[in-house]
Amino acid sequence: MTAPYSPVYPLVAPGRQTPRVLSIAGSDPSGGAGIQADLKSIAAHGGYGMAAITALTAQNTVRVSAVHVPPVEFLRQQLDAISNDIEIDAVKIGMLGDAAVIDEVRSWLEKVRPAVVVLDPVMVATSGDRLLRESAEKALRSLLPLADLLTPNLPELAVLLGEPEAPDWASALDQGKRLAAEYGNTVLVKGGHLAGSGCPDALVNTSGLLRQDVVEIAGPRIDTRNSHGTGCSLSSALATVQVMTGDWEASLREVKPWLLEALRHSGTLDVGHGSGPVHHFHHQQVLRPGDFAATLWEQARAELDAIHGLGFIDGLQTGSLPEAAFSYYLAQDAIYLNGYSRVLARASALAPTEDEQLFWAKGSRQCLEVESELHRNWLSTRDVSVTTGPVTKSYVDHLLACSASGSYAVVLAAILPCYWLYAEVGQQLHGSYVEAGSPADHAYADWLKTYADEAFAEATRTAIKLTDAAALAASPTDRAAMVEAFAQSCRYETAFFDAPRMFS
Ligand SMILES: Nc1ncnc2c1ncn2[C@@H]1O[C@H](COP(=O)(O)OP(=O)(O)OP(=O)(O)O)[C@@H](O)[C@H]1O
Ligand SMILES: Cc1ncc(CO)c(N)n1
Repeated sequence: MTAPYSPVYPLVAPGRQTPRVLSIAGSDPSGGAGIQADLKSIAAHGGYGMAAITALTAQNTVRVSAVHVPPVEFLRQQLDAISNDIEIDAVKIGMLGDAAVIDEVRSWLEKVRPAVVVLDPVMVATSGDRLLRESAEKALRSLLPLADLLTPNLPELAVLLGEPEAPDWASALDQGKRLAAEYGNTVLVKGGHLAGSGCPDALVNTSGLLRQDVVEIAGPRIDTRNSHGTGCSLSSALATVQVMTGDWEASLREVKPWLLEALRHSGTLDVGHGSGPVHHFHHQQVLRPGDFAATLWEQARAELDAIHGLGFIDGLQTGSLPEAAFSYYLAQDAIYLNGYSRVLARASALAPTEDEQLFWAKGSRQCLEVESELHRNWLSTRDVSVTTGPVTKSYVDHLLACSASGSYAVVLAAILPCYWLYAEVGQQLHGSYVEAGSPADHAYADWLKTYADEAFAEATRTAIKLTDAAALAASPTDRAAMVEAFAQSCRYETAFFDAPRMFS
């Protein structure tokens, strides 16, 4: 038998552009779960969110302290007010509270018959407090056939089947299959309540609606205690995206990565002392001036530690560095500066303003001046090879590749470590030389003195500022490429300082 299965990932979304999605759920005044989470989740996926409130809770990230269920007549009035006026593309059902509320929702669903119904059979909050009376569990089962997708967590799945909670993923899938077969709908089995490094989810349908009975989507487990409202957020996101894709697997494949990032960024919200909310709008975070440079600095700092651990740096500082190693370093630096100068010229060519154009053009010229200074004053008296070393070659090739194929922003990110790390290392080396009383008999005294160059420190500050500004104007894809180009150049900076080790 051929399954009534339509292809995943249609090139053009078949559904509405802005799905009108109704959440029938309880209120969480702390904003992480219930209708508050649903509305954020719906909006985060491009839907228009609506909410009919079944119950009010007094809760925060730690516990639920009170639940108030208003008269069901008032719920009916809310639901009718919406459906009498507005076409509803999808409904997500969350906390229902008691059997009277369930009956009211059932009658309304039977009357209105929304095209997409996702039922999250909420029973217990993350904090462990009950959100559905035990006596209403039977009534809840009567609602299940009216839903297209059920999203129970493992304890809820067990209660719906009247069985003990699944101890592992295989038994959870087995329970999911039995629930799907009993009620004729699709069940999302969620791995959130299991332990282990992975956190899988699986769509289960035994009547041929999916491409196979169990469609599992693997995923990592994010190390966070902020899981308040993940179930609410997931189910309302799925309801919204389903209107656009018409395919549960495609919907889950879109929503799961979003939820993972929402969990990953949850800490930045800093909400509450318990299990905090997820960051629904992590993907729309506004980048402020300085933010991107701060991210880059985190990477650069780790590399700086590696550089300070190198024998070459230690030798320069103490004066014990073999002369051959220092000569090799100088010769490679001269070769490098020639290539680097061309890349700075490329930055100048791409610069959006004349000031920036001039800044990089000056930098490009100065590289050539320093190169000839190296030859005149440092290399002319030394017997060193002029062959381009492998690290020098790779570093310059990386920069040239970025300048050949990258945007202005990416070229700046690739250029920056040479300013930033060199300035930091130089400042540190010069600082410890001065601290030691600027000994004139230090083998590398003359070289260490060149690091006290305020003009270079100022140019480094400008280069950082321009890179940060370019990141603000760049697309997310370009910003990711900037991080990659910067990280690679940082690694080459370390390798460059380490390359003379063969002479030690
Ligand atoms: N630590 C985690 N890392 C990655 N994904 C997670 C994590 N915790 C939960 N999830 C995901 O979150 C979604 C909800 O799963 P969970 O089993 O926690 O539901 P729930 O118990 O109904 O949620 P709630 O906390 O709202 O009650 C699933 O997609 C699950 O895979
Ligand atoms: C209102 C409400 N609905 C659902 C949950 C489950 O996360 C909660 N904590 N609060």
